[in-house]
Amino acid sequence: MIKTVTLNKTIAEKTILNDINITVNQGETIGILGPNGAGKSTILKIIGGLMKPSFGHVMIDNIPVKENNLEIKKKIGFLAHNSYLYEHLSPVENLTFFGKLYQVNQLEYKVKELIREVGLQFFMNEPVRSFSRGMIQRLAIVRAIVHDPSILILDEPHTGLDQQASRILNELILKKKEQKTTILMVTHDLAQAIETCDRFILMKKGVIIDDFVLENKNVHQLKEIYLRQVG
Ligand SMILES: Nc1ncnc2c1ncn2[C@@H]1O[C@H](COP(=O)(O)OP(=O)(O)OP(=O)(O)O)[C@@H](O)[C@H]1O
Repeated sequence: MIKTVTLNKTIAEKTILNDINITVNQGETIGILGPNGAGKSTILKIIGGLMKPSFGHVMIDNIPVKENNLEIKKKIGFLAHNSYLYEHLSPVENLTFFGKLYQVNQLEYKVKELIREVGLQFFMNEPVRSFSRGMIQRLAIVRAIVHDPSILILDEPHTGLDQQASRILNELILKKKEQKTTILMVTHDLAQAIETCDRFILMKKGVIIDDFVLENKNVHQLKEIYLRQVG
């Protein structure tokens, strides 16, 4: 379970987050929506331990999130704007590097299976620097899950992806959802959000303005709720 308790973030006297209280149960898939600058990425970074709050705290499975806590890091897979991949290394080398950091069992087998799952088997020994944006994103997502995290944090994962790469990404997210992975996804793409998420958090100017469940996959309903409140 993830719990944010009165999270506040101020940068250069500007309020970025204002009293964010969210409780996320294991296995929930949540889309965090809102206009540019609402504070969506900042929430993800604080939950993922990449940024400190100015006030308040985050608990994951009753453990406080602090920087460099390996126990917490093992629970989280983070797909950020930056791929965190080494361009001069191949998919196999990149995944092996991250897998070793997290002490993953049967790593050699796992790495090949993940690469196959995202359709990069013919490029597994090619340096990442020669890859297209879609190929990098496919590899970045498996980099984020190589250690089987129980929480997956995705910051605008569909941005710049072609249809095929988006489909592969959604299939992977849905597979993780079936395995009861908790998923938090920031996105501007409501059609992609409805494909995978059941619960939605709307943000505006650093505040949560709505938090609701939509299980019917009706993108028109989601758009209507979004436009009514966020505009
Ligand atoms: N390191 C920083 N220094 C200064 N301001 C920052 C920093 N990080 C974020 N901000 C500001 O905080 C606000 C919220 O940023 P954040 O990236 O969380 O928004 P967002 O909702 O994810 O937006 P977007 O949809 O554009 O990615 C923005 O006004 C941004 O300019």
